[in-house]
Amino acid sequence: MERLELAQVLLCANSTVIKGNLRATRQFVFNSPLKRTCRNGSLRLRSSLASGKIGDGPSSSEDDGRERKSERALILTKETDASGLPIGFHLIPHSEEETTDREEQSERMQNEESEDAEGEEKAQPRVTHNIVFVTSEASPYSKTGGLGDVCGSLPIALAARGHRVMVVSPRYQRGTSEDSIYSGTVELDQRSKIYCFGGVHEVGFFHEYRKGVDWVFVDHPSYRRPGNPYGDNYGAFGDNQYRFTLLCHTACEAPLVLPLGGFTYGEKCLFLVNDWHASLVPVLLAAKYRAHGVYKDSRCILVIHNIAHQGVEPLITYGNLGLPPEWRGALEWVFPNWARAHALDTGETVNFLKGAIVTADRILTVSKGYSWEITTSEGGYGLHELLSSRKSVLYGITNGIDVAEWDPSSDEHIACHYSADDFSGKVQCKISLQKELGLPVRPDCPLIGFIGRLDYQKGIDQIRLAIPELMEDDVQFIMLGSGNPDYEDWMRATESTYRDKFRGWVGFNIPVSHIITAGCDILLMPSAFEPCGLNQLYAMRYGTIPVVHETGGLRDTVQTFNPYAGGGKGDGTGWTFSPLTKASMLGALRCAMVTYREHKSSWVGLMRRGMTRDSTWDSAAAKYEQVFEWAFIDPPYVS
Ligand SMILES: Nc1ncnc2c1ncn2[C@@H]1O[C@H](COP(=O)(O)OP(=O)(O)O[C@H]2O[C@H](CO)[C@@H](O)[C@H](O)[C@H]2O)[C@@H](O)[C@H]1O
Repeated sequence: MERLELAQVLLCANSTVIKGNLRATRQFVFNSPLKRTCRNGSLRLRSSLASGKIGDGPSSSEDDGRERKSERALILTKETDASGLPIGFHLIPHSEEETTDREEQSERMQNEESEDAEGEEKAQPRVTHNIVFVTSEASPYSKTGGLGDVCGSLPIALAARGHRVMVVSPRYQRGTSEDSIYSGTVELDQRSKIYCFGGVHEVGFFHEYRKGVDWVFVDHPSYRRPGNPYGDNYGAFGDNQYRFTLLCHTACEAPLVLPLGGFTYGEKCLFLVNDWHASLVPVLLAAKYRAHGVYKDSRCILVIHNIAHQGVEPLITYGNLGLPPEWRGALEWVFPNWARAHALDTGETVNFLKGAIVTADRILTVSKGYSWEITTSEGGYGLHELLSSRKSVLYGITNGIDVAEWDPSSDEHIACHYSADDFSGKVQCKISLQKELGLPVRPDCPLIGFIGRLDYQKGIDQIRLAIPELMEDDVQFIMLGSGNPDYEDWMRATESTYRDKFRGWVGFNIPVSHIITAGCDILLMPSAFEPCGLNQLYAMRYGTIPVVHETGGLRDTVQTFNPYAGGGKGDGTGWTFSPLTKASMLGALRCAMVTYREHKSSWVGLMRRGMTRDSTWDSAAAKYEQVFEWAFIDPPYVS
């Protein structure tokens, strides 16, 4: 009863508050028995009331000491009874700060889009959002590759710019000491029931507020098993569709039900969904929530880190996804004849990534080059025509890197610190790496490195082809990677063939990746395709010269050395090669090795330019904000 009265008070104060609550409550009608609806509905109402309003509650509370970021708040403080239940609120007038000068904002962001703006100090945005990242991995909690890096660092950069940012990801429990990475998280007093796969699945939430970001981890038995987020020694997990369907449903609930720091994120939030694992979110927003009046003011941006993985399963699984039957077309995907397994294969599937491409408000990729490549038949992995049809809302923004984690002047993993002003520590790193791996300690011998997933994408086949010829040169080569067992076996065999020149470290080891990045002279990336690539960015920051296949983000970020530019001083940060053949790759490597041996001042110039280029997230984050702005100018793409 008390709660109802409270609702009435808030109704008088601001009608949108209650409207939001009712919407959130009504959402439970979908897919659930009425009894449960009422019970969960009142729970929802309570947590919504705790937040004061759905949609744009204050970014912080006094409870956890966070700074108040906006004057938008309706509630200054909340009163609670002895049990902790909210019984009253002090309201403050609604401020007008949301009315921003869009023209001025847009003009500023347009300017930032210009390449010339790189490196300049960026102003903080005047419009801030409640942003919800949905991702299968986020470093340092979970990482198998670049997705983890981006979702571990971009949220922090956006939070530093004034946004309220939540990251929703599974709470993987492998049963090893690595689980201690979650030791800073606390279990929230909230459980949600998810309706999919023919039943009700209860999920819990863990939370950690770190570096200005609400890290939210979904707890469910299917995330508790040995292996990495997607599979183990026996291959990919067979229930990945189920695990990531759960993630998507839960991520849609999180902004409505979790009173983080005392306040929910609410309905007026911006979802940033990453790759296929999170791709059901925009479909759910359109089909499940908006159809019932919830999330009408939200927007959703799909970020494609790798289009080769799309979340494809047989069409018959559609019925498991917790979506209305009439939305099947959004996910349905029929493979062309040539891609079918056998004569009886009809090629009919559900394709999660396709679902997001046709329902998201905006589509982002991680470099400009890749945003074009995925609209071509060579790079679109079958989705190029769909992506071309949405070209007007498709953008490419080159990833930034975490410059605090990847900093040779303070990196805790490397033998000796150095910087663009004093390179002397780099040779110590090289010597230490050679010693550590039992290679002949030869500071003058060019040392080439490779770090990455052992996957077709990374061009391992080219390295395999080139190694016998390359090993004839005076050179050392170190590879770190894990993945395809064939490639792993090849690395071990190659190490025993070339004991004095080649080392293959099979495994996933983050400290070793730092040590190799610092200790090598050259980093080789012969990727068949590369949406952005982070290792070349890390390499340049460490004065290690990238030699890369001219594709995607590699072409966008590495500029081939030109000794004649700049009045003979030289320009460029590495070497790019094309086409992707053994001959062109060896040609580029030999150019790099000759420059290393015979043109020391050119080499130093290359190192210095790489180390001082701007790879921070700040310039990329400003470009993301431009896209946010555009997404909110238009109505939701599917309403
Ligand atoms: N064995 C190992 N041990 C330790 N660390 C290892 C490792 N193997 C890989 N890593 C690390 O994993 C990350 C790989 O990032 P990349 O961007 O190069 O590739 P990935 O293909 O995973 O990412 C996808 O998403 C990112 C992010 O958008 C895009 O840059 C990229 O092009 C796209 O393919 C780096 O931090 C690297 O150091």
